[in-house]
Amino acid sequence: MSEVKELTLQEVAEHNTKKDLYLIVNDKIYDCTEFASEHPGGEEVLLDLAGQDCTEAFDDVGHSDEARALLDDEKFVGNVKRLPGDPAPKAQEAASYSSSSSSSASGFGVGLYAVILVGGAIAYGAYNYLQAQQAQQQ
Ligand code: HEM
Repeated sequence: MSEVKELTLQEVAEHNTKKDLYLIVNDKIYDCTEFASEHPGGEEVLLDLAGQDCTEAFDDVGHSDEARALLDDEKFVGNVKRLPGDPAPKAQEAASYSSSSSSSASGFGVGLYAVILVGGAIAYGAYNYLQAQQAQQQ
């Protein structure tokens, strides 16, 4: 059995032209050079993402099972070899997105408390100041 090839993101990124077009879907690398001109969604979109991870774009379009079936042995080049510091696979990135947005939501909560506290302090100060002014006038 022949071993499955492994390419780093940097190596895949070199295949980013019309004549040499690799795409990554679900951490698998596909040679779409021949297919690009036949793509029902147009050659341009594939060229835009050439050499990159297009898992998200591929899923967003809602490709049919037939489209998924086209990602077969004929196009398959190998698996992505992720090095330390490389971005996470797109599918997992979506998950970390939600956790980072929830942490920014709690950051907003702390900010809100600060606004209420500072606002309250200013209002209290202004109230005291006006009281003092009124006392002076009497
Ligand atoms: C990577 C391999 C890809 C394959 C094998 C592929 C295959 C196909 C196939 C077979 C269709 C016809 C409709 C269907 O069966 O779902 C299609 C449509 C389409 N594809 Fe892809 N696609 C790929 C990547 C992409 C990417 C990265 C995009 C980026 C946005 C994209 C955008 C579209 C669009 C917009 C359509 C709809 C065209 C229309 O209905 O007028 N495709 N694709």
